[in-house]
Amino acid sequence: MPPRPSPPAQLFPHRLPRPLLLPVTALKHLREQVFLAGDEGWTGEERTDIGGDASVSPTPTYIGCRGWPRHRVRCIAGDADTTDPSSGTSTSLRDWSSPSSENTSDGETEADVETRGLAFFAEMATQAASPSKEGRYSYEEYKETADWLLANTEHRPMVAIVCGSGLGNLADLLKEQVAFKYEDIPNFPKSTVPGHAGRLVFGNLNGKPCVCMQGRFHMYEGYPLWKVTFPIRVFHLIGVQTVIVTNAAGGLNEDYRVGHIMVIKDHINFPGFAGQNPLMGPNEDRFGPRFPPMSDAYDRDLRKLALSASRDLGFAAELHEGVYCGLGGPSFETIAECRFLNRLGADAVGMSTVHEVVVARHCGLRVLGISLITNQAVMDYNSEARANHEEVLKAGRESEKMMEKLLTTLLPRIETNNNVN
Ligand SMILES: O=P(O)(O)O[C@@H]1C[C@H](O)[C@@H](CO)O1
Ligand SMILES: Nc1nc2[nH]cnc2c(=O)[nH]1
Repeated sequence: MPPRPSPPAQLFPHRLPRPLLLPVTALKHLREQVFLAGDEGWTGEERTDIGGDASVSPTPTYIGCRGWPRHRVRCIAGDADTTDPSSGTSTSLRDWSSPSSENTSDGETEADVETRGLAFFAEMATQAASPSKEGRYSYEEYKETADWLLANTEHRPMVAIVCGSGLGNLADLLKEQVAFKYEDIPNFPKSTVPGHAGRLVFGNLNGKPCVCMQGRFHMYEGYPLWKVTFPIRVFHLIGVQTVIVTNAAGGLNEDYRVGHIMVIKDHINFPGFAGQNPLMGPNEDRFGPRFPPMSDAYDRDLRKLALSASRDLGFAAELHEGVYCGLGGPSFETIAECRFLNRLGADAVGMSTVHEVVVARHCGLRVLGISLITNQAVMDYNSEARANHEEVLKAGRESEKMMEKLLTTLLPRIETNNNVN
């Protein structure tokens, strides 16, 4: 029998900081019986017979238990990973794996089983207490991703471009491409929205080293804001200095038409009004201050550059500078909401960007925001128009060339010093 790790005493907290949650699906490969019970009883679905190929729910279901881990853990075994889709963290059960037998008749004593089970819970408790379980990534996790990227490409981008809905092809502009699927990058969330391919593409755009997010993360996908904004801090750690956030947005301003471009002058962070700010929680001083100002969120010089590049390209008639209002989505706005936002001073409305910008400014990145107006917000009760994602993607495709020209012209004009080692 392989030696089993014994649980260091200090790993046992007096009480677990929060309920332990294990996805049932993650346990489906377990070969032996697991009995779990907590002081305060079960939370979530009650299951006491998870094991073998027992019928476990194919959809993620959580079991959990609260309180001091005096659980009856008969055996925890197998070769499965527990992956919490909401946090993206992963706990390997392999370390605690038992021999392949179906029961404890291989010589493993009750005490061995108890020890192994407790060690497992101690590990889970430690994980539960770690920063990434407190609703945020730890600094080390951002760093791990940044170091992984720097080790896997020789590109050292100065500019990061976040591609909005239907604008993912902007990444194709990059020369000498090195691309990574999000699922292959440590700690990276996954894209779930059509029109967001889920690739990080490194390369040079008109001579400027860039990295493109071909697909971003949105609040409405169910991601917490610290996850939505994860890539921004990673960009900062790999030496990026300027972030260009692009998005598809509904035009609220009556002068705006589909295919128009709005250089973002300012934003209204609507979820922020309701306490949904990506900087909520303990401040990570290594990224920035507790109370960052946002009155200079969109860099004045970059805005001027974007406006002059657009004019040079002959886009003056399709060009605006305005206020973007970020909402949670995924439902599009009612007529009353559009009228309300318009009166508030918003020129365009979308479901992204503001969180990325808050985090980018917190860590000192310069920001340029560009909205493509993909639909006109419905403001009239007699209108038959209905906003929909297909029309958003179509408008993106139709204006692709214009956006490409703008970025290609703009990029070489951006002054940057890449001071990463
Ligand atoms: O990622 P962006 O903000 O460009 O995408 C917008 C908002 C929703 O994700 C989608 C609605 O069609 O487009
Ligand atoms: N919230 C919102 N997001 C969009 N993204 C593209 N168009 C729209 C819109 O009309 N409203």
